[in-house]
Amino acid sequence: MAIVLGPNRYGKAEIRVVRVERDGVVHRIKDLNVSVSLSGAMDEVHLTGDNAAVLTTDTQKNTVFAFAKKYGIGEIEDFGLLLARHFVDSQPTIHHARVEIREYTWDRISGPHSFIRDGGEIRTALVRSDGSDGPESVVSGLTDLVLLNSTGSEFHGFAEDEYTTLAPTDDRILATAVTAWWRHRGTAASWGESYRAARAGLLAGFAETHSLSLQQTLYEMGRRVLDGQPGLCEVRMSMPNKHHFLVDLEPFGMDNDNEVYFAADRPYGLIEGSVLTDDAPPVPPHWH
Ligand SMILES: O=c1[nH]c(=O)c2[nH]c(=O)[nH]c2[nH]1
Repeated sequence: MAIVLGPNRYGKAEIRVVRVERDGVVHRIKDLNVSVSLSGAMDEVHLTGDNAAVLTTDTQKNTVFAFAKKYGIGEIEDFGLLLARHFVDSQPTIHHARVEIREYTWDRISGPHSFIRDGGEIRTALVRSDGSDGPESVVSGLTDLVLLNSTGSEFHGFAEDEYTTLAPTDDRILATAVTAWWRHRGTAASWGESYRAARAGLLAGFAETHSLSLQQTLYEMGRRVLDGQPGLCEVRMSMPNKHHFLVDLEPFGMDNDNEVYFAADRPYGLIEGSVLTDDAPPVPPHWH
């Protein structure tokens, strides 16, 4: 039996870069968290400690800051592509780059240079590149999109065994914090427009589905993101079931007709799934 090196990657995680764009006295803020991960001809560094093939994670971090200055930061998908292609195209030992970006949004308070950070969801992008001439993929998304339906949700007819205590319900609160990723077919798109359409699809799917389970709602949300966006081929979602339990008020001589709930934070159900078109191209195995 021989022992061999398996798949590996390395990079600088969570590079926090803030770029202020100045239009006279009026400022705009771009605030990102960028994680770079590279792989390629890295046998030597692992097996013998020879670092000749290693573009250091420090250099990767510096590149993110330099590119923010040199090219500005527009749509995060474009910024990710620029970085990923640069690492693979400029370094013969780097064969694959993965750049993941989270974007925090700042709203204007008043005046030209005062901002309040939007406490809501975070826009995300994940770019993979095997170089400008090789396979590439752009996946856009969001996380922490917190949603709640105060009715219109049932859950019954589930399998039961000797450990089942959950009561079936035909009216419950359905709440979740959506993490969603949608895969583009190409690497050129109106990223902002596509983001707004996908987000609207998620919201419509959640609000307009009379839910028999969070799984069913997840599928409806994914279906609506893909419907009408031919540039997309897959949506992946991860949705915690943020349970709201009716409080028993009988000891206090009060009924509780779906009015007072205990919002539990854990444990939570975690419902995850993917919705895709039947012609979605496969993801290269080394990108998983
Ligand atoms: O929508 C739901 N799906 C489940 O799989 C599940 N399991 C559970 O206990 N509650 C729920 N709700």
